[in-house]
Amino acid sequence: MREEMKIMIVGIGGVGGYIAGMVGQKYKNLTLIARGKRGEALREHGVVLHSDFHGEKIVKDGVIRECAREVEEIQDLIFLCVKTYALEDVCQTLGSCVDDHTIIVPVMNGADTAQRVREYLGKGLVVDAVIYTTAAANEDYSITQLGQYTRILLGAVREEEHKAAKVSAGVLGEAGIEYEIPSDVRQAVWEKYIFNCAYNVITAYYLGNVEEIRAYEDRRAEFHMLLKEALQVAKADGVHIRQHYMEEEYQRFMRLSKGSTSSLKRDVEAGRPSELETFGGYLLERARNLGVAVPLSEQFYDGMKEKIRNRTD
Ligand SMILES: NC(=O)C1=CN([C@@H]2O[C@H](COP(=O)(O)OP(=O)(O)OC[C@H]3O[C@@H](n4cnc5c(N)ncnc54)[C@H](OP(=O)(O)O)[C@@H]3O)[C@@H](O)[C@H]2O)C=CC1
Ligand SMILES: CC(C)(CO)C(=O)C(=O)O
Repeated sequence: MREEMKIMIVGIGGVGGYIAGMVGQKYKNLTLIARGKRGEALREHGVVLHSDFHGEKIVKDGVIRECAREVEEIQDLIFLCVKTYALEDVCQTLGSCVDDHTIIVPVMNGADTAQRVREYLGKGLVVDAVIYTTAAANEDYSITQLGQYTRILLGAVREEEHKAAKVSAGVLGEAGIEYEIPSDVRQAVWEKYIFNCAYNVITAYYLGNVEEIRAYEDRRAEFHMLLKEALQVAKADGVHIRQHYMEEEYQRFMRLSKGSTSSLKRDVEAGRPSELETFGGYLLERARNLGVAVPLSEQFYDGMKEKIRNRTD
């Protein structure tokens, strides 16, 4: 019975909090990994989700643990919802809750995230996933999901893992979360990643919301070029990208509602660790290995590193 599945969510920030708030309505065998004050708040008030899309949700059934190392029961399904820079550390804590049948779904950004999980864990069924949403944790550790749209795309190339993607999708669907199983999950992952490589990087570089990027012709042109360079890397890597991707994603950028920005911009602005290595470093490394020139992405990456260094000095 799916409802009896042991489900664990690691990282109860924007994405993990959204998934916990929804999945917890339906699945009671839930373990949430949240540290320090966040863990205390969740123990006291439960997961409190304010969602534009689904309304107000509270989940009080979850068992809260500081670290996955405290969990001795093998889990059926684990959602990893941490930032990409924390992925390796988190995977090292999962040993006692994963066996060969455990499904692990990193609901995170990045082009190589699921592959990294496979390499770090060496066991379990790892699913590639991408989430389209805007969600963030508040100061009181409640979670706000903005806008009338949230969707998770899941899949895997290997047959066994693709079946695991379908099981995970079933769980999400029963919890009221919209999902899709695309025919080419690598395409889905890269199509989001290419956008992130342009949008997250440019908003963080100028520390601006979308309207502050769109207002200047040169910034619009830079956005377009960053998109194009990342697209060229994807193509050189053998990823199939839909035909009118550039035009459609540029139009999406032009239509994003005022005030929209990226997680990278929010993190850099707040002086927190960031996913720059995911949106800049990894792209540059792939470009170098594949012999693709990405001069503007390089310029933005170097500029961002410099800015981050200056802010922390
Ligand atoms: N938020 C969004 O709208 C979107 C996010 N994404 C992607 O989803 C991923 C998650 O992002 P998001 O939810 O925004 O990130 P958040 O920073 O909001 O949440 C991450 C959570 O992980 C926790 N965490 C980190 N390390 C550990 C650990 N070792 N053990 C337990 N908890 C840990 C953090 O807790 P602590 O405070 O203790 O560090 C934090 O609560 C990222 O890859 C992001 O790019 C993709 C699309 C949209
Ligand atoms: C696409 C976008 C900008 C949506 O929030 C995102 O993935 C991020 O902020 O990291």
